[in-house]
Amino acid sequence: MSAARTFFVGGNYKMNGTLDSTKKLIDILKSAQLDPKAEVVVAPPALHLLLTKELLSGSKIGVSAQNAYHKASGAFTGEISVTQLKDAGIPWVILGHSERRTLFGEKDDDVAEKTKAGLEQGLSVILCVGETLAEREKNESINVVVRQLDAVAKQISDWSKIVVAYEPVWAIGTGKVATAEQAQEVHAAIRKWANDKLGSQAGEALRIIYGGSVAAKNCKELASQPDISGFLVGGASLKPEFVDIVNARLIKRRSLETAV
Ligand SMILES: O=C[C@H](O)COP(=O)(O)O
Repeated sequence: MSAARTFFVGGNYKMNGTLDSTKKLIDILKSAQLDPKAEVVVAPPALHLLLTKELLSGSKIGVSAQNAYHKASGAFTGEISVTQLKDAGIPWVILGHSERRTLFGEKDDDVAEKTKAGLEQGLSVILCVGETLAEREKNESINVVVRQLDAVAKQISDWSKIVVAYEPVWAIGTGKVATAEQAQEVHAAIRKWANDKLGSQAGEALRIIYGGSVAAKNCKELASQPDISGFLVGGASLKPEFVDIVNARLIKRRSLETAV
């Protein structure tokens, strides 16, 4: 079942890097031997999107924005719109990242509205959900992600261009990765939600990726969980170890191929 879902690894550079350091990162990726079965997308700051797109032309690696506004144009100082992303040939956008939700006050309905607008422009969306530490301690993790997903499901019915990123807020940038069991438990709950809400075909096809302190040393165990179809990587996407994360499933697959 999970074999049908293409393994997806996103690199979220957040507000990091210079034109020069971004170029160096892309050079590393372009010259690396990446798992040919993995889909890789990098999300540089908005200012570096077009450079990144140009540097990656001719490669299979995709480019994503880290956020976008749902209105097409107008007096929204500092924003870029999903329409402008489409116009610039940027095919992906990350929406609902916890840093947008907690630091910039984005609510579930805002994220839903942006997701709807992004899909209407033909963009693919990396939709982030996840609970805070306080919510986990109150045993609310699954309720929180279901609430966040329900808000989007009220506005859209076709989830085929969405990758859901489960990112527990307490694991982001902290070095405190969710155990494979903790992550799988929430991913399985999201899968159940998707099967119930979208039907089993769309539910089983939905890619649910994990984010939160993913590194070369922990990615293989996480990648072997049945409902984890990849990663959204922050800090480690700025380092050469991102290549090892992209290749998390490659070594296992190669050893299985040699065994038969
Ligand atoms: O978008 C990526 C996540 O926020 C994870 O960040 P991190 O890998 O630095 O913990």
